[in-house]
Formats: sequence, C-alpha cells, structure tokens
Amino acid sequence: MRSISQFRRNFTLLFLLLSLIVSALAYFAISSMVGTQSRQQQKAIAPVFNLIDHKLLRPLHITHALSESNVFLPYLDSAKPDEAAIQRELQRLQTSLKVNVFIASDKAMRQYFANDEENRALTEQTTAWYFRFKESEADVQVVLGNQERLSLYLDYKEYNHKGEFVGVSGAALSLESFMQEFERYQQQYGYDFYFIDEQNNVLLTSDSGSQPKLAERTGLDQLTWYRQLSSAPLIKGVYSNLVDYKGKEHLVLELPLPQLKWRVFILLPFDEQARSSAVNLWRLGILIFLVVVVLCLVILFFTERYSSHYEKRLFTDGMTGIANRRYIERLTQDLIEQKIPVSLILVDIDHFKSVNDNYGHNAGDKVIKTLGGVLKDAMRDQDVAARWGGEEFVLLLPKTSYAQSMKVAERLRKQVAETEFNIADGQSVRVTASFGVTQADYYESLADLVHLADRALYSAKHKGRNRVEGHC
Ligand SMILES: Nc1nc2c(ncn2[C@@H]2O[C@H](COP(=O)(O)OP(=O)(O)OP(=O)(O)O)[C@@H](O)[C@H]2O)c(=O)[nH]1
Repeated sequence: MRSISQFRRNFTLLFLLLSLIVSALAYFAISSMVGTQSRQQQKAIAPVFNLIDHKLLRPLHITHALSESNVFLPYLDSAKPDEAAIQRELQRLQTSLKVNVFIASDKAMRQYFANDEENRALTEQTTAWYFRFKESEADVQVVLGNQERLSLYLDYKEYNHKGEFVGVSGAALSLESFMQEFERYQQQYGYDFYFIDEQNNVLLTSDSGSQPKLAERTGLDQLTWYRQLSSAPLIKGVYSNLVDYKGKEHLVLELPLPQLKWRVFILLPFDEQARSSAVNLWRLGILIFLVVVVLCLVILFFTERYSSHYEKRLFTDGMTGIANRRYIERLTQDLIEQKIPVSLILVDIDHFKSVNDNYGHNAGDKVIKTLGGVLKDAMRDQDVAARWGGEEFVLLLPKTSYAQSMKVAERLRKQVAETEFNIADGQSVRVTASFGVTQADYYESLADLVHLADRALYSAKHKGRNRVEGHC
C-alpha cells in the first residue's frame, strides 16, 4: 500500500542519510589522521632542509659572493702581502658571517686562516689539494677533507685584473657539528641521510655503518636499500616503493643540491603505528557501518511489523473484519492513478431497522457481521468487499465490465436471500439486500462512482428491494 511504500522510501532515505553521516565521519577521521601524519612528517623533514641550508648552502653562497667581490685580490696579488691585515680581514669575516674563510696565495705560497695558528706554507706534501686544484680546469671545487677533523672545503680560484691565477679563496666547514645534528635528528625522528656526490659516491651519511672514509668511498650502488628502488621516482624526488632498511620499511626521498652537484637521499621509516591506526580506523568505520546497517534492519523489521499491524487495523472494519471505507478510498485512489477501469456495487440490507426492532441490536450486528463474511467469500481475489457504514457495503471490482458486475450482483443477491443468518443459539433470520451497480473506464473520484451506484441502489429500493439495478 501507499503508506508502506512511503515508509520504505522514507526509511531508505534515512538509511542513506545515516550511511552518508557514517562515511563523512570516517572521512573526516581519516583525513585528520592523514593530516596529523603528514604534519608529523613535515615536522620531521623541515630540520633537514634547515640543516642543509644553514650548514652547507649558506657558506657556499657566502664564499661564492666573497670570491666574486674580489675582496681578497689585494692580498693575493702581492708577493709580500700584509699578513696582519689578512688576519684581521679573515677574523672579521668569521665573526660577522660565522664561516671559516681562508685564502691561499700563489705569490706568497701560503695559506691563511682566521686562526693564524692554522696558517701554513703551500707545499706538495702538506697542501697537495692546492696543486691539484691549480692544475685542474675547474674554477670551483667542493672537496671533503679529513686532516684533523672531517671538513668540507669550498674552493674558488682567484684571478687578478690581468686574468692571472693568484690563488684560492674558500671556506672550511667542519662537518662535526653537522654530523652531530644528523645524529640528533636520526635519534629523534629515526631517519637517515645519504649525501651523494657527482660520481655517485657516498660523501656523508647519518648511517654510521656507511660513513665515508676518505680513502675508500662507498658507491651508491653498493647500498642495498638503493638497489631495491624502482628505476624511476614516482614523482620528482619521491620513490614509489618502500625499501627494507635496517629491518624496517622506509620511504625514500631524493633531494638534489645543484649548487654542490650533490644529491641527498632521505630514508624515512614508514610509520607502522600510523598504518595500523589507519587500519584500525577503517575497521572501526566498517564496524560502525555494520552496526548502523544491523540497527536499521532491526528498526525496519519492527517498524514494518508494527506498520503492517497498524495498517491492518487502519483499513479493517472492526465489526465484520473485512475492509473498511478508508481502504476503499485508498484503493480507488490507486486505481485512478493507474487508470484502471472499475465496477462498484453498493449493497444495502432491506428493512434492516425491523431486524433491530424485532430481534435487538446485537442480532442486527450479527447479521451485518455474517453478511460481511458472505460478501467477502463470494468475491474474486482481485475484488474487494468492504463495509461502507451501518448496514451498507461496497464491492469494488477492478477491470470488470458493467455486464459482468451486474451478474456478480445478481448472484450475490440470490446468495444473501438464501442465507440463514444466525442471530442466537438455534435462532436465525433471513434478510434480503438491494444492489446498485455502476461501472466506469474513466473516473475522477470515488464519490463519482458512489454517486452513480447510489442512484442505482435507490432505484432498486424504490422498485421493491431485493433487486439489482445498474447505472453507468
Ligand atoms: N444493529 C445495527 N444496526 C445498525 C447499524 N448501523 C445502522 N443500523 C441501523 O440500520 C437501520 C437503517 O435503517 P434505514 O436507513 O431506515 O433503512 P432500512 O430499515 O434498512 O430500510 P431500507 O434501507 O429502506 O430497506 C437503522 O435502524 C440503523 O439504526 C449497526 O451497526 N448495527
């Protein structure tokens, strides 16, 4: 019936709404979790960039700027430079720029540092790098040195105004503090770094096992985690696959350092906890969804049961147990909407007042009740017998022609007249009924049909009762 289908529609909507709410909740929970995870990773990565920028790129730029500005040229272009002035200048730069700047004079054959105790003569034995660099074609070099402590040297060739080579300016970066920082991040966030030079050798790493020894350098290809990488990054710098590193899954990021012609690989431990909490969250989401589904089904089951019980009561006549007027109204509405032709028969017990008067009201009720059963049992499955009110009944016969319904009415009339109506133990009465028949292919309301049937019924009563009359 319509109210049931309406209920189902509403319920489906409610169910969809609930599913939507659960999905939205799961989405927000997961996105907040992913957000937290990515914020944590960003937080972990940010210091790496700061470190690289502060400890490597900044000194590199400063050294380059000093070289370009020819600030050391007056000292380098002289065979007997003012060493005290050089010392003051280097100390001033170290204080203001926090970079250990040095110069190596080709004319004086001496290397000068801010700390004059480090000053030394340029000889093949003590400063072989200088002679190698002087002979090389490159104007800039970045080399790792390990004289007293692990240091990185940034060297720039210096030329005078005539274009003659006069020496080298540069900076020595102690990598000790750099490595200490690495270690701290490694302990705090659990990731490792690999600095790789142009020749694909490991220059620096936070992984002590692969820490470079200047004599024998580890090639990138020798690293097992690198060999596990798929050939190309998924997007620039990010490799799609996880690698097994130190017994854990790691994500690999690659960061180019074009200024140094180096690359940095960062190995981030894949957050197992986040993954398992994501899985747990999904499980929770699915559980909530299932609970909602079960809850909805239980509600649906009980509501349907209640609603069908309620509908039964709503559309059933209390006295006879057959359909009531409300049901006929609803059914007719459906038939009108579906444009189904219908016959309608009004049945009215003749002289019913006298039954009441002669046998009492209870007897009258029993007659009405029995007649309801008689009419209902005589109907086809697709037809409906309903109590219209009082001692009047209505029969609705869908897809039935006028002639057929006249025949049905006549058959019923005879059946009623032949029925013994039991009104008390061993006592029965006989009644007759009058029938008003109408049929319509097209009709706009139940009232139209009832009006025509009522006219036919009136005619049957007028013509002497216990008759069938039709009007269409
Ligand atoms: N027992 C009983 N009587 C009812 C019920 N509903 C209506 N009646 C009675 O039915 C009678 C109907 O009387 P009328 O409308 O005068 O018609 P009639 O006596 O049937 O005579 P005609 O219809 O002209 O043949 C009234 O006396 C009502 O009180 C009911 O539910 N139970």
